[in-house]
Amino acid sequence: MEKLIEILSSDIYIQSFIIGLILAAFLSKLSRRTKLNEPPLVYYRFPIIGHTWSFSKDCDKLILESREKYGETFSLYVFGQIMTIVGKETTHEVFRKDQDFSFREGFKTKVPLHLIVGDSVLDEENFKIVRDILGGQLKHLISRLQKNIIYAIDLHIGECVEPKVIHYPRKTLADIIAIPVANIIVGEECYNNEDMLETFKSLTFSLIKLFRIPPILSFIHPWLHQQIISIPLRFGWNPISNHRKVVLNRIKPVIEKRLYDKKKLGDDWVAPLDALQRYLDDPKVAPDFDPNNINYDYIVDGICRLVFGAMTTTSNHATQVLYDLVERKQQYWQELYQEAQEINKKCNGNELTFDDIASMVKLDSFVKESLRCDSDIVTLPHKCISKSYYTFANGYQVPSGRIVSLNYYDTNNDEELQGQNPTEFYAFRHLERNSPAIKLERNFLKFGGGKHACPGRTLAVNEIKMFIHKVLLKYDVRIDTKEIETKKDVGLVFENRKESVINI
Ligand code: HEM
Repeated sequence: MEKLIEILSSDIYIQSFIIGLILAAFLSKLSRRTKLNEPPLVYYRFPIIGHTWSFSKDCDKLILESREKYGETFSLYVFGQIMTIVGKETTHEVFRKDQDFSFREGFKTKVPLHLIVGDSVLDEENFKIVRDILGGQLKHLISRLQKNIIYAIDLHIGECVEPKVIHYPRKTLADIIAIPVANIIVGEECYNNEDMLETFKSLTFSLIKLFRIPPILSFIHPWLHQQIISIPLRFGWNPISNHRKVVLNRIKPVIEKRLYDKKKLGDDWVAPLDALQRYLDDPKVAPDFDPNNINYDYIVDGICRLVFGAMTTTSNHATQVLYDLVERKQQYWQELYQEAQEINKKCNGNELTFDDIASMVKLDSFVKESLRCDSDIVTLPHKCISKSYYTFANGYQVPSGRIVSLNYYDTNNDEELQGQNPTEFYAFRHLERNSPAIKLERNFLKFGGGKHACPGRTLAVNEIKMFIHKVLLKYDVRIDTKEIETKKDVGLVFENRKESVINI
């Protein structure tokens, strides 16, 4: 390797060749811009580098300034690629035109999940599974969810007769959320094993850290970066092979038992309600229900993909809602506590029903505002998959293959869309509009939009609401002031409420 570097740095011909190659790639990419009525390319000073530095270091400033100067649709040159940014007028056009823009394809350019967890058929399959079980059947799962949330709070926060500091709330929330999510994905029989729960907590991180490598080679061509980072994967290395093993070992005996019971009991057999069973119901995956003929790889990949989509999103947002609540305690805690207490009284100590959770309207609005305010400025890269180019309603055109990202800031800070003081956290703005957290609207983009909007949002919102409801009733929570100066995610102090109204 050292020898190679020595040759490269000493040989003037090789150096000139490499520089020539970079320039040729760069010029050829720019020359492709001229044929279409493209959105304005924001001015940049340094060729090749383009906006890469400011996009990575101070994205908010870059986007705000560009928006002001160039209007709601403009392009940036980042890591060797032109990327188009669209604002509030065009965001929903991108969501709606699913034949022309694909988030799945855009995401693949950042994280090539298809090389790690199976083929893309699973995208569609998982979408249906989540939509059917978690949208359509969630009512039947509320009791299980609730038991598991209570059990998880008890396990990971527990009785706090004396004040108890949770130093890493984000980690504790991942511990808590893993339990109900695993229950619904892999089922009652095997979710509560230590190694399975560990997989639910850490799989996303194992995947993401691989793709934190800065795409330096994209300056020559994004394709080159893709090829280089995927070499180990193509040779069979898999960053989540340990997680795949855990899932396989745990689900195999469960599948065998389910197939055996189904054969033995016939029509009397009641199919469990979870994602695992949905894979087994598919004749392509489990032909003739023969235990020796199951496509285990497919099921394991499907489960790993679901864990990736469901876990970190939900646990991080649950943490954010809790922080928002504790930070705005003076303003909102008492009012939300009263709502929780009224609903608790109505239940008479029994389990919450789906309707009880729906009646937590103030909490719902609080959760929605927390989700709205916790958005990246630019996100959801969609790849243009039109045949050769796409023409937006505003007349601008982008070529096929272009990444189009959405300027969430533009929607989130628009007074017409959000009401008064859009930059401020106002918990009841959605209640006043009678707009529940799972509702997709022009002014709320957290769950995406159109045909591919997040199918797991009902589960996520219900889980977060159930969790916060229990916390409100059981604990008093405050910021651990000792940690404010030292950490980004400060610790939280939990203490049993003096007049605690529930026993969990
Ligand atoms: C607060 C938590 C969550 C947030 C913020 C979130 C957000 C999103 C977003 C923005 C998308 C892309 C939508 C689009 O393309 O327009 C998405 C897709 C998806 N989400 Fe979620 N999600 C959450 C929780 C969940 C949960 C709990 C599950 C499953 C149990 C889930 C499963 C999925 C799936 C399968 C897709 C892919 C849809 C497709 O490609 O067609 N999500 N989510």
